[in-house]
Amino acid sequence: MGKEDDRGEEYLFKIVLIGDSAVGKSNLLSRFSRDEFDTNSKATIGVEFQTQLVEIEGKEVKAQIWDTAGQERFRAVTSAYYRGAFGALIVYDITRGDTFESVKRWLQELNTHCDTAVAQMLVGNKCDLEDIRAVSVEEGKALAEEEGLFFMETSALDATNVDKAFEIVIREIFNNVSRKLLNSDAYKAELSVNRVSLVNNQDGSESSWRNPSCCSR
Ligand SMILES: Nc1nc2c(ncn2[C@@H]2O[C@H](COP(=O)(O)OP(=O)(O)OP(=O)(O)O)[C@@H](O)[C@H]2O)c(=O)[nH]1
Repeated sequence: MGKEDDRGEEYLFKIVLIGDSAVGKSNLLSRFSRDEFDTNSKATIGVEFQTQLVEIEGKEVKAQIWDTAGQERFRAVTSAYYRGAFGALIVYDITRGDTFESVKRWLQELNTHCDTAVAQMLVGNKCDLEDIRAVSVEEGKALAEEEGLFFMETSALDATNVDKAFEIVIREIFNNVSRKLLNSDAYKAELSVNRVSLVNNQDGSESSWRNPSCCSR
């Protein structure tokens, strides 16, 4: 296989972070992409994304992780946020039961805009705050089981399970793509087109990346 063909097998996966305001979405992303945590982080306004390189089975995978505001009034156009997503982390705060109760609503929104094949993980964040825990590990696990999601408790503050959570989702996407689409010439063509789109679009504005299998609405 020539060099050009090898380039055609790079991967770009869009992953979205969703969940109520202040559950820690932005800090999970900054912990994963820059190994940083901000105790005074402000509510996200609009949409941001970061790209992180991960190697899976000797292949370079670019995870483009999108973060938006949990607060309705700061959110950008919903369908554009979900468009082209291969994976999602649905985040709640283990110290706030209301954020756990919102998970079903977030899943409904996700499933309205995305194909069910999107790799999904339920994330109970702030597990460093054991003393003021309001949602048990068992409750988190039970909901994940009921909804068919991966599950993990994380702490963006002390970095517990943060890399692991993202890596499980990225690996699951990789497996989905390998199983369903890797041998499709159309998919490879799509990937090479979108690699160009991304290069032309480094200002954080909406990428024209599209996943042919899902989220095309
Ligand atoms: N103790 C603890 N605090 C955290 C953790 N993750 C985030 N925080 C704090 O929780 C607050 C909200 O974090 P953000 O990352 O801004 O939350 P967000 O979900 O992005 O919020 P929106 O942008 O409003 O949707 C900040 O004060 C963070 O410092 C964590 O794992 N442990």
